[in-house]
Amino acid sequence: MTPYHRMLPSNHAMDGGLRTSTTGQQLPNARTLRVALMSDGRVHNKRFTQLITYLPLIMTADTTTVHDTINYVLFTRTCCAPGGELNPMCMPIEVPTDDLHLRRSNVRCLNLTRAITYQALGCAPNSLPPERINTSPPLLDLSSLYGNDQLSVNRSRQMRGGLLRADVIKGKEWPPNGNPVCFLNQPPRETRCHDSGHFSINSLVGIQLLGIWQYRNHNYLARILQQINPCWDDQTLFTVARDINIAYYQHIVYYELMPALMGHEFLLRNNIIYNTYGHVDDYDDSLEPRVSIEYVMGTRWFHSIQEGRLQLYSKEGRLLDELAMVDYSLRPGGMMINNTFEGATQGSFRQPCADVDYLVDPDVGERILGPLQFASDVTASDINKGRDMGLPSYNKYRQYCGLPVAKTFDDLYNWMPKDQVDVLARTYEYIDDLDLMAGILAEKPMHGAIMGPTLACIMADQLLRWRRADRFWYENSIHPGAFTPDQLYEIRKISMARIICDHGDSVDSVQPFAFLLPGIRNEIVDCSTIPAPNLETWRDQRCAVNVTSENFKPTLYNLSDLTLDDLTGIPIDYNQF
Ligand code: HEM
Repeated sequence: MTPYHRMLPSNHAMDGGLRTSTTGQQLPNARTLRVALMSDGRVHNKRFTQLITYLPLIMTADTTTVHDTINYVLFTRTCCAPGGELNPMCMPIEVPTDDLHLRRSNVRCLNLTRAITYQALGCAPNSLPPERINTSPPLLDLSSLYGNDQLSVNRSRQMRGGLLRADVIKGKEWPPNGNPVCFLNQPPRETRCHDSGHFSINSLVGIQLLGIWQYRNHNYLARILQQINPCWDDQTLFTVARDINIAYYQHIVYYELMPALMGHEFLLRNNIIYNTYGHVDDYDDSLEPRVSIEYVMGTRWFHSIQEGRLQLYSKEGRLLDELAMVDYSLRPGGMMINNTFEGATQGSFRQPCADVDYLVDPDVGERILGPLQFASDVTASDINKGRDMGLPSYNKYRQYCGLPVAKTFDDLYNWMPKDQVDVLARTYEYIDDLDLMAGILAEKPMHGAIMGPTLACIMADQLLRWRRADRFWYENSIHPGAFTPDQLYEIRKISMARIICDHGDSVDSVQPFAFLLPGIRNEIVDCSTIPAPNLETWRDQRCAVNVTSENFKPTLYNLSDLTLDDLTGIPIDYNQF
């Protein structure tokens, strides 16, 4: 268990309660604010695929914790019952009678609980500001796949050939069946529930897809390594396959996903990525390996670009069906019938994500928990949870990020559309009361990016911490298991498209930049043309067996065809966005 990092000291009410206004009053109702700022609606983005939301989800499952959500979904379901608001764990959200979307329903309250803190468990005195507990290892280390502790890691292993345990169905590997968490499966047809090192592989649709691909990738790597190095034992094969799997993930996040989200130049300027073929030794032992609470609260912004519909496509790109994505959380059994997994795999790189347009998909805004709760509004929760965490006001973060501090609501016109500023001015009494989440949701995207400057600053702060506080970061040369320059060169060829080609169900073609919709300069091509790392560079001369790369690798790629841009980022002009 680790505490979260704080970019700024907390600002709770005197009694450790939710942040209040500058005059000590309650802040505006989170549901009223959400609906005024971002109504329900469904408009598709014109550049980005669903994958742009799926990979950040894996990062969330990897580095933060879900016990607070589990608490109000399963154990504390009574915050809206008479007297519920008196429960110190509760912070229900009132739904006004004139609510734009729920006025004709009888829903007048949304169940929500406060975070479980060190104080709530009696581990810290109440005189200290309440701090939430993180049960996940906070670095980008795929604990979402391998597990949070040694026991879980060992349980998921075959203890042979470096492999993870797996069932083979339709020629593809899946984690073994037998996890009890999939209580939204609908038996008798839906029985599958994957038992990997971490339950999250069964959780949201995006994690189910990417998690399975990463699971398969581990075994794929272990098998190739064993062919090249037959003298390696199980532990060596497992460790090296895991290191490469994590390196692929870190590389795709930093050099493919983040440039698409925040712009290549922004990342280079802030030393989050580097234009180099060599190692980057920027490990800083004074930095604590933690996730900032601002990152976890701020990246809830992705809910606003989350599509509610899960479109299923054929291999030929024909739309086959559309399902409500929120009905498939904790229900991998449903994904495994009627070719849903295959269709969703094709959809992951063909279906657009939702647009950045001050709308929330109706399923995300009204029934995010699917059958688990009649009504719930994740974006209103996002606002309330920020107050529960005692996040200081939006203006304080602007100051932290070196952005001009708004003295009046009029100052926001440079940064937000007029309609959004007008809503904020109508809803809040003082500019310094503005919630961080409200500001982030209202901001216009930065030039060349999908998000505004305050969220970009919060994410950049965390991206720097993740790489610099991690002694085992894949680009680092100063640790015993560090990759050689040749191995690093190979790792830098990996892409989201390659992962989908190698591990997606029924995929034989994909566009090279899978986070971007297929189209001109990003046409769908045969998988054999997508660059792949050559694992020959892991050959251990001590094994001295004559195995050639042709034995295990279907295609060899011509490195001289690759430019530096291919290896370090996406040479695409995001300014059109
Ligand atoms: C259909 C897709 C999604 C569903 C059903 C979903 C559902 C949820 C729910 C129910 C919560 C808990 C809300 C609360 O307790 O207040 C949550 C929190 C969160 N979600 Fe999502 N979400 C989705 C997509 C995403 C995406 C694409 C991201 C991208 C980063 C994301 C990031 C987060 C984060 C960072 C949190 C907070 C976690 C924490 O408090 O530690 N979600 N989500």
